[in-house]
Amino acid sequence: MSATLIDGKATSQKIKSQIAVRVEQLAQQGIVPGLAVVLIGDNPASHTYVKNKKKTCEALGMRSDLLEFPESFGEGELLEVISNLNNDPEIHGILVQLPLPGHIDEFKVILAIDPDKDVDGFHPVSVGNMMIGREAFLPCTPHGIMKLLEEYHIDPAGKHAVVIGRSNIVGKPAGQLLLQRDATVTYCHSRTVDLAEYTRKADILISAVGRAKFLGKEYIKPGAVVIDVGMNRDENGKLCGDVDFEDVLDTASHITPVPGGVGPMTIAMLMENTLLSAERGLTETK
Ligand SMILES: Nc1nc2c(c(=O)[nH]1)N[C@@H](CN(C=O)c1ccc(C(=O)N[C@@H](CCC(=O)O)C(=O)O)cc1)CN2
Ligand SMILES: [Mg+2]
Repeated sequence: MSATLIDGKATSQKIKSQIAVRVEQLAQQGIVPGLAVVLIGDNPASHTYVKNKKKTCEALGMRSDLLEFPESFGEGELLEVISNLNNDPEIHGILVQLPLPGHIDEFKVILAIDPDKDVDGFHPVSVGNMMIGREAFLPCTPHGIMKLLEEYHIDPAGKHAVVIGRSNIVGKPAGQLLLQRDATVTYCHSRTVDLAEYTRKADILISAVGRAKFLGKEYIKPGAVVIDVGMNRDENGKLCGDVDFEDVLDTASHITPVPGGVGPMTIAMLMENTLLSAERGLTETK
């Protein structure tokens, strides 16, 4: 039997429509959620992503300021930009597009963002709050994965979830959020010996490896839910995930496509975090 397609594009549209309604309600109180997106350098993929973020903000009635700087932009200058955004009452969310050029310390930059405006959920305060299950801006890609599972009525409780990848922005938080939903979580990574030994025991498999069509059916437990976070190019330059989609279709029960799976959810969750930040400001000033 062929796996059910987990449609991130449709799910993200649904979430964005709900966000638009809440944005309109805020507008009646004179508040427009504002997102500042900071982009340094010429990475073409980053340019595409930030343009998409700006376009989505505007489509939902939110304000979006795109601040673009050359590759040579200094770390001190960037910290000053962030400080100004921290103090701007019309900006509810600040996002610095990653990766940053090598001469800029990513951690220092993330640390400079006011945690109340950390809509990426990368600041150590956000990460700490997420870890202990307190209210926090959740990182957009892992949060998007959890929303997809919810939309398709896949309850992680009691399931064995295997996460391949241990980055701070996807792998680690994805495992934590699954743990909070009572999954038993195993992390695998580049030094894992006999990866298939683990992945074949996964009821839910999250792959954030970054290798085109790396996971074939021999890695998949029959009936598994497969979430593909990979964003790679195949031998023909076509966008593809970590999973060999066609090969695993008859083994998995559910699968996310690339494109159209996790990616669109990342943007939707960013919009939700920005809206939440604006709504939160309203409650706090009442
Ligand atoms: N500050 C941040 N930097 C980065 C993040 C992030 O969440 N915050 N994540 C990634 C890039 N990213 C958003 O920034 C992102 C990547 C991909 C997509 C997406 O919608 N992908 C589409 C396909 C797009 C294409 O055709 O190229 C899909 O999967 O359908 C959204 C967001 C690293 N940096
Ligand atoms: Mg700070």
